[in-house]
Amino acid sequence: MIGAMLHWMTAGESHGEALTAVVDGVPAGVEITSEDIREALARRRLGHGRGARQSFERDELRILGGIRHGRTIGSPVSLQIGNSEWPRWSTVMSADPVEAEALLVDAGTGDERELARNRPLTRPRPGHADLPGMLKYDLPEARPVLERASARETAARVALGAVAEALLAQVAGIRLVSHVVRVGTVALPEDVAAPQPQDTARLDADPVRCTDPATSAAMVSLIDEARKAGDTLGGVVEVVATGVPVGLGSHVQADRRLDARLAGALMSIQAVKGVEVGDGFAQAQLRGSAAHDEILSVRSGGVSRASNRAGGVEGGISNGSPVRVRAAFKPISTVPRALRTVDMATGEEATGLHQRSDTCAVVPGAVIAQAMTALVLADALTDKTGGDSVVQARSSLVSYLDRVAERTRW
Ligand SMILES: Cc1cc2nc3c(=O)[nH]c(=O)nc-3n(C[C@H](O)[C@H](O)[C@H](O)COP(=O)(O)O)c2cc1C
Ligand SMILES: C=C(O[C@@H]1CC(C(=O)O)=C[C@@H](OP(=O)(O)O)[C@H]1O)C(=O)O
Repeated sequence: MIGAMLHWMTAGESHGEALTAVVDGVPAGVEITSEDIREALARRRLGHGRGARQSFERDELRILGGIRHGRTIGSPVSLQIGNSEWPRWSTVMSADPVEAEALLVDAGTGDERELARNRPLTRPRPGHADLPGMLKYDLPEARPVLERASARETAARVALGAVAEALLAQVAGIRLVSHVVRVGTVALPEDVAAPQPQDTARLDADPVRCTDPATSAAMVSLIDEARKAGDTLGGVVEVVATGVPVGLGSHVQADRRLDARLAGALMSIQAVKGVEVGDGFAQAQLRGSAAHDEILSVRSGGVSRASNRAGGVEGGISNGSPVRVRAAFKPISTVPRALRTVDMATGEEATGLHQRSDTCAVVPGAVIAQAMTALVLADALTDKTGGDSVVQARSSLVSYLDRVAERTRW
């Protein structure tokens, strides 16, 4: 994974017994409870446009290591997110071999869907990992591919993101917020101010995590229309991090550039196909005289800028302005009005497999993008401060910022 100080990884399948997540390198003394992580997991489940699965499946969090009495202890933080639906999938997803006949029974429910989940999935969906995954891993059907490609894995990332957010807040006072700026053709008007971290509860309460009520209503209608038409939608999310000190990341090496690390992390989210730092794409149309953030004053460590088009990063280094990034999600690839494909069992023309799906996953996408941004910033922060404990990391940051202030006292 891109990063230097924090190493993290997830494992587990979409319909497996549990996801697991481990992050190593978290300093001791970060205050975090299972309630904080549960809150983040619940936030990822919000949003208009999700399929039925969100309504019945539950994330069952357990903290297995690295936290004691509500504080990290410096050892790897190990989290497990059990899937409440596991009993219904324990045969299909059994780790040990099962009799072929076991896959042909419907677990006694008489439910046609029970049988459907056991059938080999041989009609790969255009846009999903099905076909390249089957060919790469030499698999006769898509189940083993889609189980891991599925964005259920992002529950594990969001849980890790909660740990990263606690670290950021407690070492440096950095806070994050995420919101939806586009669903399909409906975009948040450019003159609407970006939300602040203290707006999180209000955004949680909005069905599409949008800061403007009129735009939110139009987004909801568009999602409903798409669902009725048997179609799906994508969109764009934005994450803003405030309180980021100048000096995270570096210009000196490609893989240390903060913008590159943010872009890689956001692009790693399922269905993200575009990333923007600050005004990224819009800046390409401007002249230099209109594109940059003029420096109005630098005094005692405080920098005043005329704007923040750069999104808080210059030369791969945070510049003290809020970090602002966007990610573009393509429309969900399991389109109910299924697309043309080939049945990999016969070579015949077919339509893509479809059992159920989300219509639009941009709302959880915003929460996931926030978690990824937090992980990158926490990595860059601990890289800058070092320190095995929050107290050490904080005092290293304070002494560095004192020096910055000293250098800029005129
Ligand atoms: C929160 C979330 C939910 C998603 N739900 C679905 C879904 O229900 N059906 C689907 O086909 N893809 C869904 N996706 C997208 C796929 O996971 C993704 O397109 C697939 O793994 C292929 O990867 P790629 O799009 O990054 O190339 C979802 C993505 C996210 C972030
Ligand atoms: C389970 C989650 O998202 C899933 C992500 C996903 C995909 O293909 O990415 C497909 C859907 O699952 P299924 O195809 O089994 O209905 C989503 O529900 C989740 O986010 O918790």
